[in-house]
Amino acid sequence: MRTGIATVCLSGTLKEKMQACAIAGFDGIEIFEQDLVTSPLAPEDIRRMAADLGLTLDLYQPFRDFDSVSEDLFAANLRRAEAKFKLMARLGMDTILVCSNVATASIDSDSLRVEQLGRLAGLAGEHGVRVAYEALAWGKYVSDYEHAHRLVEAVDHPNLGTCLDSFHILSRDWDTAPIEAINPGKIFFVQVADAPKLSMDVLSWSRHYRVFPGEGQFELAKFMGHVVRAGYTGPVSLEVFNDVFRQSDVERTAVDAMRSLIWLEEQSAKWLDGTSTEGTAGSAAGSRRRYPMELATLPKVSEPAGFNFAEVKAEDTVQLEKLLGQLGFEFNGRHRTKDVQLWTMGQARVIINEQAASHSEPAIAALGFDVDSPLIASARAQQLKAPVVVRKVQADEEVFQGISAPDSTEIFLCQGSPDGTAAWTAEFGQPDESGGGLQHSSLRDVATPHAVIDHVNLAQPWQHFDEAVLFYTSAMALEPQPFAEVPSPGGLVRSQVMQTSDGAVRLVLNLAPVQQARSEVRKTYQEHIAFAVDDLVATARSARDRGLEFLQIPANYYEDLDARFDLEPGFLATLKELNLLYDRDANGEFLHFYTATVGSVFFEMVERRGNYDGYGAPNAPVRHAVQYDSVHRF
Ligand SMILES: O=C(O)c1ccc(O)c(O)c1
Ligand SMILES: [Mg+2]
Repeated sequence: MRTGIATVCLSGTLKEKMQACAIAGFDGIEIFEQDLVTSPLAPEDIRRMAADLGLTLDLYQPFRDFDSVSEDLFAANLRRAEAKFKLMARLGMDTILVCSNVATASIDSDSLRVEQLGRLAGLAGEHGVRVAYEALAWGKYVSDYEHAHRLVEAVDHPNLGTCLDSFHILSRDWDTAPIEAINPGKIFFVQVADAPKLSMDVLSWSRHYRVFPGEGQFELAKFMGHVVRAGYTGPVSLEVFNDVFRQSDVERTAVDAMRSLIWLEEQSAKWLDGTSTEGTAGSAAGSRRRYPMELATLPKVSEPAGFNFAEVKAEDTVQLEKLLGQLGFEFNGRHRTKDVQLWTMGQARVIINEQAASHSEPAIAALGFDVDSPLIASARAQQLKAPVVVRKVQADEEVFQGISAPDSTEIFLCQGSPDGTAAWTAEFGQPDESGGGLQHSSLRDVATPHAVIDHVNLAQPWQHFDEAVLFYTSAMALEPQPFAEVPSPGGLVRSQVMQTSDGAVRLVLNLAPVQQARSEVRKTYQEHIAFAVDDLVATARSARDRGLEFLQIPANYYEDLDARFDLEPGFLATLKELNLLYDRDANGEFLHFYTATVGSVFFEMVERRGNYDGYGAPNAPVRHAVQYDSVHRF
């Protein structure tokens, strides 16, 4: 697949954009007119720079409001077009995008459009230019790709073809199957963009909310599958108008963009294999190879089987040790060679890492996922341009394959074991060794509850939120769930759950308002690790007896709870007494509580009853409000 990207996707000057595209590995770019008009570079310089960077200049765009106009306006439009054709000769470009008229269209006549597009194609032919006609979703008379293509067919000129843009097609819910019937020689260009499903006017949706493939909700693999089956072989080019990307770091956005195309390529191949009429997978892949566009695939990963561990970094570990001990975690000793401690409760493993002096206050630093093959998962992530994390290990220690997530959380790919144990824990010493944390052995008479890491909640800087969704989707095989918006005193927090189909791994990505850096985000919107236990009330009682500081839930909450659920009075009193939160839906019940925060981390204990699959979303605003209050009280 030939990869491309429109300069409008990125921040910076044209020069910076081109450089970032080359670094990210794109084959070519679309030059957006604004970027050229505002550039100090002469067209010849741009041409030379692109050649030197190894980028092809695939599309000049957009040329607006050409068709469906009166004759005198049409004459002016042709003159305007000819000026652009001459400019394109200087740039060494041969394809221009002409979008359907939205503003000056006054005559609704297909025969007039055929005549006017025909005359444009004739002029383009004289200049060696190809015109790719695109139906904008909000075009006045032409808003449907099949309509645009019928006009192209009727003109029947070698210099006129169609531009297919996934946004204009999928935002309007047009059927994509008819793409297959289009003569591939007449598809002059293909643009791809994803988007969240929003109910708003389509122009605003398109201009501000497009995202890279895999970051939204459009069925892009299917769209691309039809394009491939049509026999198209030209560039597949990202055209993403997005307010966040346009002000984010250009090189980073270009890499995010490239990741989305690599992923889309794989997903398209999968879609083609899955819809092949020829029985077995082997012959399905064979049938995909019948199409002229070659689609690269990636090392395969299946969803992770569970969390292997969570790691919290802290310079001063006293508070963390105290908190974990109070929750009922056992100290499992220090590492043989590193300055790290292991704390466990059942199969929930927490590492306290004291090595990272750069983190002055406790913060979530790393997560371990159990995968089938760490080697394959790591190869896949690296092909998806995930940065590798290297940690020093001694010869006899387990080597973890690590990658860095967009918010810089380190993700370690661990070899899962069927019984839920982890071989690396043998590298940790005895619980009673000197220097190891809290002396709480007297509390061991309380049987250690069965526990697992239930979910981890990470605060995301606003400029990396969509990138994070694509990262966990493409590299870690997590599924994005419909996002929620949680009111907090500091603003609306967008909450995106990414999880495996069985819920064994659940990540909650929270997009906090306003703050810039992750460290700032974390101050107000803290992050947490949640552990699931079998008996939350018993866990809470033991924790209280050990002196745990619970997040204090307001009395109003319990009145509201009673109004909504009509709870048994004794049960309601227990919830209130222990600062427990409660939720119930058709699938089951959810009990949970939160600890006070140390640094930017707090812990949550949960109990899932029945098949409850959520996170107590109705309780999230209460937590945010209480935490906000505790941060801003001083
Ligand atoms: O929003 C627009 O005007 C616009 C312009 C050119 C395109 O290719 C497009 O998809 C949208
Ligand atoms: Mg477009």
